[in-house]
Amino acid sequence: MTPAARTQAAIELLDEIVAAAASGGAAADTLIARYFSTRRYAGSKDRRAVREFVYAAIRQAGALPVNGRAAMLAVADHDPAIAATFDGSAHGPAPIAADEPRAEGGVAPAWLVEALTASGLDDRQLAALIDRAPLDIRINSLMTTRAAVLEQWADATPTPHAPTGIRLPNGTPVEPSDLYRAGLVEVQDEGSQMVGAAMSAQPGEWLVDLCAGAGGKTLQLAAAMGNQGALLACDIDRARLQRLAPRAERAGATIIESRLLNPGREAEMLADWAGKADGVLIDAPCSGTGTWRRNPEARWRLTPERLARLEAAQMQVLEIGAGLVKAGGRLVYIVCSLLDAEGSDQVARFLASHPGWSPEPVEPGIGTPRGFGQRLDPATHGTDGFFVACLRAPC
Ligand SMILES: C[S@@+](CC[C@H](N)C(=O)[O-])C[C@H]1O[C@@H](n2cnc3c(N)ncnc32)[C@H](O)[C@@H]1O
Repeated sequence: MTPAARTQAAIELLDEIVAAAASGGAAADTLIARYFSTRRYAGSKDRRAVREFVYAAIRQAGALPVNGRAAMLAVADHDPAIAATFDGSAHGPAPIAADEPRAEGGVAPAWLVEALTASGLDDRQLAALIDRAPLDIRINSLMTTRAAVLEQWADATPTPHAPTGIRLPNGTPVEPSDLYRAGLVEVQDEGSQMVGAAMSAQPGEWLVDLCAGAGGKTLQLAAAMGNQGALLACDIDRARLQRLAPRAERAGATIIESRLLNPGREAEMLADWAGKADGVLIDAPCSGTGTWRRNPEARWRLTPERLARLEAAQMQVLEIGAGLVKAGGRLVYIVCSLLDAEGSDQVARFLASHPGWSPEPVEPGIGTPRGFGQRLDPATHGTDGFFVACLRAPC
């Protein structure tokens, strides 16, 4: 592809990404993969370059742009080499006309910047939300040690905080590697490993991972438990939960039972665990403001109405989870968001309406204190953004 054709491809892709963000359609990564699956003429260098352009344009645009061309023009304004590709050549974009619209720059839509600022983030922390994320893996302590994996993986370094984490150069193909296929490692951001560790899972315990998704944290808990005890992994999303079984098999995690829940009937379907769990992990559905480094177009999709629905879902899962915890047991609440509305405010509301429950220090001592919990953010900790709180049930 010529440089101009690459710019045009980025514009076409951005058109699809903008439309999908406006209508709740597929994620940018999915759309990029689909786009190239029907364009075999694009070689690996072309794909990489187009992908880079697309993500540069998404990061640059704080709010949803009018179209892909406006998003790429905003990038071209800062990059003369890209501006030069708007040359009207075959397969390239038309020359830039006077007064063409540009995507608005910024970290996020104004209402979200306001909410994040009110949640205590300064300009440096805000800007880091859309940086590039590192590539972290978690070693599976059921099968190996960090030292052994570091020895086998050139250019790997230990992550600074999580004892099970390893950082790899971006773009390292993890999933095709022998270590991944043998179940020795999983892709998991260091921050996610740190908040998962706040469960302090012990061998022999009975634990519930209420919002298990595809089981990233379930596998971490099973490893911390040394495969001893009982671990129930639940979710209302069949497709996500189905991905857990093959991952568990690969990881040699044998104590996991998966249970698909029907929305609205969760407590009924978990009646056999009511009041029995030593601990419940709630990795709640959230806006994902802490993971914009990986999905920067997510900030175009969030609306105040969607946020309000997520807050209601968070209170609901807190309620369901609390009903499963035995007297004196613990509940760990996590969101990968830095908005107080989803983190510290939710925990404060829960504590106010559940007499006898008390907040506990998050162990190991991670992050920055926020309300009744701790927070991790990309600028301060180099991880994705998370809020985590540990709550103790009355005896
Ligand atoms: C942040 S994701 C979980 C990620 C997962 N724990 C991991 O480490 O990869 C939140 C999950 O909560 C699930 N969820 C939403 N409402 C739920 C409910 N009422 N009961 C159980 N799971 C729910 C969603 O389907 C989603 O998979």
